[in-house]
Amino acid sequence: MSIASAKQIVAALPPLTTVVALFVDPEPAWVKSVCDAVPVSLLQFHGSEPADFCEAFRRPYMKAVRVSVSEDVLIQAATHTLARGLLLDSADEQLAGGTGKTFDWSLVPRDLGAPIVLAGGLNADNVAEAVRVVEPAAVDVSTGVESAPGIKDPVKMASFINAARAAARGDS
Ligand SMILES: O=C(O)c1ccccc1N[C@@H]1O[C@H](COP(=O)(O)O)[C@@H](O)[C@H]1O
Repeated sequence: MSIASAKQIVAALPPLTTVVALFVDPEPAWVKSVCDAVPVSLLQFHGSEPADFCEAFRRPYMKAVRVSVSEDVLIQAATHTLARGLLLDSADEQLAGGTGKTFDWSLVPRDLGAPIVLAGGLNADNVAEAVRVVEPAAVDVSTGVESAPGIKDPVKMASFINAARAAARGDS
């Protein structure tokens, strides 16, 4: 996405919306250009960025972890101590994210000490179970609320949010 497109999208958002800028192993200059031009609330690093890289921009950030084994999560939690949260996503050999695939939620360690954002293949049909099993601080979704690749569907988004909120409230 270009900076111009990002600015356009952000300008149309309602007040108090958290603006997340997602990067996968970016050049530092690109992150700086985005942060200088767009009112970003939170950086999401979705590649193999080490902690010192993530911290260099002096912005709140989340570190994504592609989970294959529990140790993946423990290592990233131990190294990215200043992250506002760990975003747990599915591992994939081809894609950095946006895979539409779930991972084995039993691999998520308990009492991690950092807020967990659960991602990976969530949709309106499975998010309630995901919330019950993992008890994350938040959930994230991309392909599960799309009508076609890259096209978000407002009806699917509303269903997803309703299902996630109901589960968080403990509604059966
Ligand atoms: O959505 C993308 O295209 C994307 C590309 C590269 C890295 C991450 C990406 N999205 C993030 O991936 C996870 C899970 O997505 P999905 O629900 O399984 O499609 C989520 O955190 C997105 O923010």
